Amino acid sequence: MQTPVIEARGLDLTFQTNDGPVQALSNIDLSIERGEFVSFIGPSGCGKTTFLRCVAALETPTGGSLTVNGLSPEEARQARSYGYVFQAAGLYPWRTIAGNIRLPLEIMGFPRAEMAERVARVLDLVELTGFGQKFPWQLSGGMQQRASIARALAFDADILLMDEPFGALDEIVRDHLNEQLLALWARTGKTIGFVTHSIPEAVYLSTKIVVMSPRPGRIADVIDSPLPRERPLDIRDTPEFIAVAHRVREGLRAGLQGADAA
Ligand SMILES: Nc1ncnc2c1ncn2[C@@H]1O[C@H](COP(=O)(O)OP(=O)(O)OP(=O)(O)O)[C@@H](O)[C@H]1O
Repeated sequence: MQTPVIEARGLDLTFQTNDGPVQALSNIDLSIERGEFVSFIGPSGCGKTTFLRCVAALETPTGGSLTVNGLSPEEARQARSYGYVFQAAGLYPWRTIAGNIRLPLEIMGFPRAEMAERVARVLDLVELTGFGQKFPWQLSGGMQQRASIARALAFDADILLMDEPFGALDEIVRDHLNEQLLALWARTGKTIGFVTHSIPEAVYLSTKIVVMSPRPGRIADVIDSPLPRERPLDIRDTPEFIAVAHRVREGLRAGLQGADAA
């Protein structure tokens, strides 16, 4: 068997705050295999972002173990194992789209010709060919978010971590981006960790859905999706899709009841 791309065992994280300790993650056990699309869903404050940030070595767990490509998160960060896409596109307004995508490559010291070639390739992947010389304000919100995905893809990491990338967009744009993201995932074979508040989005995109519950953040359910990888948007009307959505909803409800009882 291959080493899991991301493996958490008994992962805990307690923040020390002025109001006392806040346990953000408690005893998280999770294995993510190569090429999976894994969504994290749960109520606000259940630790979804904190988990992604641990994977990205932006937070340090206080207990348990976590490996990324068999390495510590810090080693994986140094090996540029992942790209990270945030909720806000976070593009620099004074740089063109190509200039924004090139920025991490410039920091890493890539040669000029290779940067140009990589920028052209990722613009094509997110269907923004021809927009490289535009500035962020000249693009719609959905296009800006695609540009930020292109930036995360530019150094060709095999893991893509996405923290509610489409949360601020309207539903029609979001549907379109979801379709494009699935197509991109199919073409690149990347492993994707995706945070969302939307049940339909989680079910539509994922091969695995991690349902989390709050106070402290625990895993309430892990659902391996029975849906085929080829997913037209109208798959959302099928009984199989509705059954998975139902199970996610049940997991969320059970998690909330458990937290109330705690
Ligand atoms: N740096 C920090 N210091 C103290 N507490 C923190 C810190 N970061 C997160 N927390 C707390 O940890 C818990 C989990 O936060 P996290 O942002 O991971 O939740 P989330 O599930 O991503 O929420 P949302 O859906 O609202 O983004 C929350 O109670 C939050 O207040």
